[in-house]
This record gives sequence, C-alpha cells and structure tokens, in this order.
Amino acid sequence: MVFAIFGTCVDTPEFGEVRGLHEPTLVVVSSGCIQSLYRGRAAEESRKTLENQGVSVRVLHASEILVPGFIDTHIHFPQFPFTGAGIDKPLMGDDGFLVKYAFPTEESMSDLAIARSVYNAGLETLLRHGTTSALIFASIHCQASKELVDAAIRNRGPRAFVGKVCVDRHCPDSYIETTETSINETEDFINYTQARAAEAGHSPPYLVQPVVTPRFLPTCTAELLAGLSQLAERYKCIIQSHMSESIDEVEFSSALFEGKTDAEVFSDFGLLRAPSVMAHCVQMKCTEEDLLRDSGAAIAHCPLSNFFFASGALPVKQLISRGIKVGLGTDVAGGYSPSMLSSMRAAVLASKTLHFQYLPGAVQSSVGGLSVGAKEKESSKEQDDLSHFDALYLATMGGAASLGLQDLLGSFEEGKRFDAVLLTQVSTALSFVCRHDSREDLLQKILTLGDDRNVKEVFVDGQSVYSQP
Ligand SMILES: O=c1[nH]c(=O)c2nc[nH]c2[nH]1
Repeated sequence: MVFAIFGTCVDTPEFGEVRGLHEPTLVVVSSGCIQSLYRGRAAEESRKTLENQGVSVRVLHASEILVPGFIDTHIHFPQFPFTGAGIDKPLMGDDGFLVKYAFPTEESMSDLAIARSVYNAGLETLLRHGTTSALIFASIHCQASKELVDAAIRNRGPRAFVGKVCVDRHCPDSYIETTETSINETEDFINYTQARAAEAGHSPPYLVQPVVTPRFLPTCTAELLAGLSQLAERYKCIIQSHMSESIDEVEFSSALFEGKTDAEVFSDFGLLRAPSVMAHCVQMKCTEEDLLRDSGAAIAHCPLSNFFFASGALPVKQLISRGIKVGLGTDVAGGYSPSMLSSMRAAVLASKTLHFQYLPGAVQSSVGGLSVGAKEKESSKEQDDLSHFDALYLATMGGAASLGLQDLLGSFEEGKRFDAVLLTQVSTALSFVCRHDSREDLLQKILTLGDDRNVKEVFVDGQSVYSQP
C-alpha cells in the first residue's frame, strides 16, 4: 500500500543537525519503506501530483510534528513491575538494587503467565510512548524470552532486539545458570528468534532479533564470556552488556579479572565490536574510551539511572566529538520512566551537571583574574551542554547507529524503513501552548514537557501500530 504524509517532519540525520523545522516535508511510504521524500516547494508540488493520482495524502495539522520512531538502547523488561522502587539503594551488595529488587523480580519470569502479562504490558507501554525499537534485557529464562519475541511479532512492534540474560556466578542460587546451560540456551534462543524473524516475513532490520547478553562482568565467568563471544560471531548477533557503570561495580569486576578495566575484559573476549552496545560507561577510563572507539562499540546512555547508581554523568557531547557512538536508553527499572521523552530531558539535565564545579564554601584559587572553576566552567559548557535537539538525535539516529542500523532506521531518508511518531500539542501536559509558537518552540516544549498524551500515533515498518484512543 502507498500513502504519504505532508507537514512538519523533523529529524536529526547528524549530531548537531536538525531538518524540517522551517519547511514542509512530503514522505511517501510504500511497503513499509520511505519510497521518496520531498522538502519545501518540491513537497507542495509533489503533494498535488500524488493527490491527482489518487494516492492518499495525510496532511498534518499545525499542532502536529512527525519525528523518527524512538530507539531505546537499554531496557530491562522483567523489571517493569518494580519501576519507581529500589533506586535509593546502591547497585551492588547484599542490600543493593540488584539483590533486593532486580534478581527476585526477574526470577518471577520463570512463571510463564507472569512473563506473558509483564511482557505484553511492557510492549504496549513502549508503543504508547513512541518507542519503535528497543534493545531489551529479558531474564535468564529461555522460554520466557521466547514469549517476548512472540509477543513483539503479534503486536507488530516495537522492534524487539531481545537478549536472554546470561549469568553463571554471584547471583542467588535460585537465579543462576551453569555455564553450559547458559551457552546452550542462548544458542537455542538465537535459533528460535532468527527463525521467527524470517517466518514473520519482514525484511532487515526485522521485527525481532536475538542479542547475546552477558549481564555484566561480576556475574559472568571467563568461560561464559568466551562461549558467548563465539555465538555472537557465529550467528552475527548484536551484543549488549553493562560496562564501567558505577564505582562499586568497577571495583568488583577489577578484583575478578586481574585488575583489568571492564573494556579490557570485554575486548579480550571479543565482545567489543560493532554492533556491541554497552550501557552506562560513566566510570570509564581514557584507555577504555580508546577501546570503544577502535572497536566500533557503542554506549547506551541512561541518564536517569546514572543519577542514582553511577555517581557521575556521561560527557556525551565530548565522546561523540571523539568518534564514539552514543544512543539513549530508559534503563527501566534503574531508570524510573519508560518514556524516551523523559530520557531525553534527563540527558539534557545530566549534561548540565558536568559543569557543576562549585561546592558552597569551597576555597577557589585565582588564575589570570578568573577563578579556576569559572574558567573550566565556561569551556566545559561549550563542550558538554546538550540541547533538546541533540537529545532527539540520541533517541533516534544515535540509537540506529549504535545498533548498526544507520542505513535502515533513525531518520527520514529514501530507502529507510518508515518507523515514526506523530507528536501533538493537544494535551493537558502542555499548559502554555500558544497559537504563535514557532515549530522549533513547539517541538522543544513537547520534548521538555511531553509524555504519552503527546504521542498521537506510532508507525512501525509503515504500519500504524498505535493511535491514541
Ligand atoms: O541499572 C542496572 N540494572 C541492572 O539490572 C543491572 N545489572 C547489572 N548492572 C545493572 N544496572
């Protein structure tokens, strides 16, 4: 089926570039793909031609803006049930977030009825918030992870890149695998998911894909990492894990792996490559940054969760300028919101904290008439501040590039799949919307204040998969 959308269609093809704010765009969609695209006067003219040919052209209202579908590069699906709790704890330790909240809730996915209900609700939640692709941690249970794959196909979205989680040490007795089981069940899960993707009849990037998922270094032995690396290579899978996340995690991992950094260990086992997506990386050392860049691996930036566990903020803008790929994640439930709009504004806020350098009452020395702090503050603002449109890049094109799907998703280009979100101002969430708002101000208001009430319709692979009741 061919249809077209005409109106304000905004995308961010490169970091720092925003298109479509000042002229109309016509996007022509055929068989799930952007067949052609026109901007400005050419869009007006082609719209008339298409209408004369009897093609259905949907004209967007002045209050509506179409953007590429959001790509969540880090989310734990079994953790939905405790969203909002446990984030006052440290990550590690006997009384920490993992032991008290994450592991027990994930363990409950062994009950397939619970898994089905949590996973279906999770997929619906993501679509309602405009997420059209997600890189997902499931639980250690192979069958429950398959249920998630099936549910994503049944719902026709979001695109679900799913990892059966792998752990063979430092987990509770009731939530752990042997090395052999972990590797065998991962292979089974890969075979199942790749077969289901092909049966579902979609072309790349497919509606579902298996992801090789060593949880993080503290819970994986060297044997497990080696086995998973071989599987990722053999089946050409995306890899995901957590890396250099928090001070307690980095200390624990270093003690387990002969004082090495997280990136060194992942690299030694062949788990850093393109596409590997490593969540957090806030406690990364310079040498780790070099390993990431040279390997082509990406970072899933999870600013909300970083506020609670990481004791730091990721210098996103600097990392991108030095050639590192960065996408954005919600990290449910280390992050308390499933909304990528919420993650975008958290990313903007986190970037501002990078130049919080003053402690009230601290003594400052003076260099050339400027306090040292003030001098550093100025330069770091330039280097570090993310705009809302930079955050939109992270949530769309940054995610696509992180997953190795930059030629298929993330922006409005001829030949890419049509995954999109129609945002609207009509909502009680935006109390101060003015008739005279520029497109730029309207989009910034939605990115700053919006929630699922501002998501009017969602498209995956050219099909409308959610529209607001
Ligand atoms: O925020 C987090 N959530 C988790 O489930 C997890 N596992 C390892 N490291 C983690 N961090």
